[in-house]
Amino acid sequence: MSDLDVCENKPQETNGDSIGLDESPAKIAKTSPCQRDVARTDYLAWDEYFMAIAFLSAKRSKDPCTQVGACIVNRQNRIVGIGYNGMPTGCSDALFPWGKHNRADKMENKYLYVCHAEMNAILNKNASDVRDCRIYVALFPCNECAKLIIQAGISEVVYMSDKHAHKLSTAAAKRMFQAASVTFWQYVPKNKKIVIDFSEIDWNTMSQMPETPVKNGSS
Ligand SMILES: O=c1ccn([C@H]2C[C@H](O)[C@@H](COP(=O)(O)O)O2)c(=O)[nH]1
Ligand SMILES: [Zn+2]
Repeated sequence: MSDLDVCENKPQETNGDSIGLDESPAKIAKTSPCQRDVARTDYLAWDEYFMAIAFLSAKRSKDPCTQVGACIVNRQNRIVGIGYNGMPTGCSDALFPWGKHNRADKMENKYLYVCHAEMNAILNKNASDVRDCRIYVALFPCNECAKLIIQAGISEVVYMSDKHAHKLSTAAAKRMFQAASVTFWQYVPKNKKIVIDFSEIDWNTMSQMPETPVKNGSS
């Protein structure tokens, strides 16, 4: 790790001196981030941020095999919808099947019931429409989701996994996207890891913030 990589939000040990203008970059990098007056450079890029949000929402999925998340973003980089694959409202995750190989009872297969992440993200939209938006998805959309994406007016698909590329449903989706001029491209992550480690957060400092909300508290 180089000196300039020391950019964690955890304050580093300092001797209490303020940073002088003539300090070396290496010395500045070793001081607490809160003592610096230059903007961070290791913040998340937009694509990284929205794809990470798609993956975070996928963590809500109960599907034991494939967890898919989707995040719809408008031209102003505002999120207008988020979703993940899950059973329809009222269809209990505990009662409906999550398996996919039940040949004895074909009614007991998840494919008959699961709402896809893209569908949920479109239906969960918090804007009047999703025209000209981009959708970030963990998995390349199936043909049914492709139809929804096209009909909703989404113009760009950013995906990460193409693990179903061999399937007819993926080929059909790509064919429809091309015909409907919906662009699609595979996101290759810049950072291999994006970690949120709650144990690293300095709660003491946070609780000293004036407007910290207190759940069920009076202040
Ligand atoms: O466009 C898509 C395609 C699939 N999904 C969901 C539906 C299922 O819950 C899984 C796929 O399960 P496999 O076991 O990998 O066949 O992914 C989706 O949300 N969007
Ligand atoms: Zn789908």
